[in-house]
Amino acid sequence: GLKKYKKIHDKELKGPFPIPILGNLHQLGKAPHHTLTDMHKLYGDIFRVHFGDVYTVVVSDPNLIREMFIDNHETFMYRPLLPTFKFGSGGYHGLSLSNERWERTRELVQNAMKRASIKKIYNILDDQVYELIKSMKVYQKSCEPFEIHLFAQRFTLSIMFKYIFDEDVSYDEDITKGKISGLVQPMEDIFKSLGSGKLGDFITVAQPFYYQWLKLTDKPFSTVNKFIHKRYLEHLKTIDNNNPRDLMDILINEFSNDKDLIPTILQTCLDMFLAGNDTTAASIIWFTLRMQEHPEIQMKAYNEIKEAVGNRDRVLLSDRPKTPYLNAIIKEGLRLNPVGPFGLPHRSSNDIIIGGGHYFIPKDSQILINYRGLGFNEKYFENPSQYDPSRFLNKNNIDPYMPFGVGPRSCIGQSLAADEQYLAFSNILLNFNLKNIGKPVSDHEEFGLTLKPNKFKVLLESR
Ligand code: HEM
Repeated sequence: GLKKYKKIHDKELKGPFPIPILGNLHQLGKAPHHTLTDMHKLYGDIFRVHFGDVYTVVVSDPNLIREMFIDNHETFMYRPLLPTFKFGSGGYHGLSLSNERWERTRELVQNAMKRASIKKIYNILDDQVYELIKSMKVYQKSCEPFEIHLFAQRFTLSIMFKYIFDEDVSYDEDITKGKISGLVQPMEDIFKSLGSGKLGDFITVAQPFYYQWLKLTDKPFSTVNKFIHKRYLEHLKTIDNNNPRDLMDILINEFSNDKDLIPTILQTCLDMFLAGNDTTAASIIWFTLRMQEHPEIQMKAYNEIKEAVGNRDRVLLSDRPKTPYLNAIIKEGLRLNPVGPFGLPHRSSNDIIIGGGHYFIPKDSQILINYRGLGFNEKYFENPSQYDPSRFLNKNNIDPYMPFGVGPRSCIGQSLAADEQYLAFSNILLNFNLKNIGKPVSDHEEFGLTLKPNKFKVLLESR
């Protein structure tokens, strides 16, 4: 309340004038990532908005982002606790939202990922890419227009299932039924609700009512929570402490002798599951959209891949150094359409001045990186609304590219995500020519925690 109208510091951030209670929430509109990007033009690379009672700092400059999340990690490492998150996690926190136990959990998951990635992940990825291409071939052969959305989700879900629960998803399973579909919809609902900045998250006075409302309406969280809990009980029965099969086993080994830590196990599995699916799937969907839109770019990438693999019928991760143009396509996709428009929020745990003495950030601010604002920052990216992978062939442009955040709290799944994208994109291009179905495809997206285009179809031609 108070802070909204009083001058708080000589170097306080600029920003739009707030109204009572809502602050600036009423100005955000249906596409906050666009609105806030416009505000960067008015107020600069870092500014403040009032999300109800939450003093929020929005930043879109790579140097400031590094100064905050690398140089001043201690100040910015924690997350704010928003009611949607609090409720969704049943009051417990795994990796992505935790504060007090974050360092230990992070280290553990990071080690688990390192170990798993050497032995197993590569095989999992290889199998799943094969399955993806196989199911696309059915559409190619029948000349039926192909909609990538569910297939992209099945691809990432199968990888995460195997990785977290050591569980296979049957490929004969109809993806519109069965265990995947039962999760896809609740997960989409969760992402929509988390991303939409519900008023109750930001307005302190509304919170007690808001909790009641969440309890009554937010079924999807309990569906997903039950799902994880069931797997936990099964794992407890079958675990061999000397041979962890998956991430859940590793977490059980580490945490389960302390009863208070069991929620951390469950919640961390859930976090990885939620963070690892929709993000990567969305990037595959965007890729498909851009390829059918830009046949000349697709052709250039195809020629490069074909040359790299020679007579092989599969692209491997080890081909990556030979495909700079495809590597640039991966970067350009996340620049133009960041799949997590604001990543996850951070919180300042003390007052601090950054930017060479220019910008004062008060304690307990919510900090958002505006990934769209970053990708559209004209200081770094010329003609930002144009899709042009070749901009990343110029080394200078790699520096401001940071779609996974930076510093110790950046995305823990970034190399897995990059591997998944590489293998999916390259093998799709090697096998198919993605063609427009005869009318332009809209790249309109609905705002949520992850951004993907509305459903569309493409034609698959054999290469
Ligand atoms: C293209 C795909 C992806 C993108 C663009 C992405 C982006 C991000 C971003 C921006 C953050 C917030 C970083 C910060 O707070 O500064 C984040 C956090 C996180 N991501 Fe990803 N991510 C992707 C895929 C994945 C995958 C595949 C996994 C799991 C295997 C994953 C797991 C996580 C987790 C657990 C966190 C929270 C880390 C923490 O709080 O310590 N992400 N991601």
